Amino acid sequence: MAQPMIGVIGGSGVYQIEGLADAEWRHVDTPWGAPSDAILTGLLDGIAMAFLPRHGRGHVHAPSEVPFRANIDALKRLGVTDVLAVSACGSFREEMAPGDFVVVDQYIDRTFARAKSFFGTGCVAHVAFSHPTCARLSEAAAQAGTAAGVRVHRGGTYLAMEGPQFSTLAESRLYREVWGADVIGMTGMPEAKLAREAELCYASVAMVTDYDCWHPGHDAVDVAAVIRTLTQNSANARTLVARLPAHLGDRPAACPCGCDRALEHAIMTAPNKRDAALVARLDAVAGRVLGA
Ligand SMILES: CSC[C@H]1O[C@H](OP(=O)(O)O)[C@H](O)[C@@H]1O
Ligand SMILES: Nc1ncnc2[nH]cnc12
Repeated sequence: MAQPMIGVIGGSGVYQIEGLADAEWRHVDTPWGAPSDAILTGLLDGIAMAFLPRHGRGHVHAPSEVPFRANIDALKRLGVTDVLAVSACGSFREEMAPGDFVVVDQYIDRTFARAKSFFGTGCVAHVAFSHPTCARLSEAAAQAGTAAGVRVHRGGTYLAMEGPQFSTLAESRLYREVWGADVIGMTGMPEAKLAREAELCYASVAMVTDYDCWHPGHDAVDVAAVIRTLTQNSANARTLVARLPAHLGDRPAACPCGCDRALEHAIMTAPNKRDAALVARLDAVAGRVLGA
């Protein structure tokens, strides 16, 4: 049995969490630059927590400019084992209504202007990604959401768009009717990919704020509509986080899904061909397998 350390990445509307003992905002430097903000660390019911607001306090980073690699590296560097990502999203399903939470289990990645890997020339790696989220952490998040009084949908496909503009009607219909996506947002990727590369368990709670623009009975999404739902969603997300430690339970140290061993057979570059500078940058993310 092992104690986890939980990293919470707060999305739009979630810029802090309450109730941490020994709370401290810590600045963490990474070889990938500065994270979105300082990271709030402390203990919640005896469980170590680290909270990072994805857009920074005051919402300063646009989705395309979020320093995703630095964020994941910084959490790993602090000792985080499990990342709970909290995000606002639009819904493509009538039954996934504003105010509901969707525990995402699949993605369609339509982003194109972001660095998506820690690896590259000089150290090439290909992690498995057919099941992009951690089933163990997702289940705990779903239980904590239900305990917080929220309607929780277990499973859903998140379409990650580049943004920052919202979708056209044609795009919204394509994603919903042809591609079968359930929710849409601008930040789920490459965050989930990078968490897998860093051997972190990752679960995503997408909080529905709107019906994007496909729904004939609702106005097309705009920021005002998002904000109307965001305040309640954000309070519910903070309650979910407060309930999370109670739902982690006694757990085996090794992740049953293998998230914590994702790099075991992933690195292709021969040891004598590896780029020393890149290997050094990978100290936190891949030090376990690179011996960096
Ligand atoms: C304010 S609406 C668009 C904005 O909100 C979502 O952010 P996050 O995923 O960090 O909660 C969405 O992805 C966009 O970045
Ligand atoms: N409809 C939508 N599209 C993209 N990101 C969102 N975040 C919240 N609602 C959204």
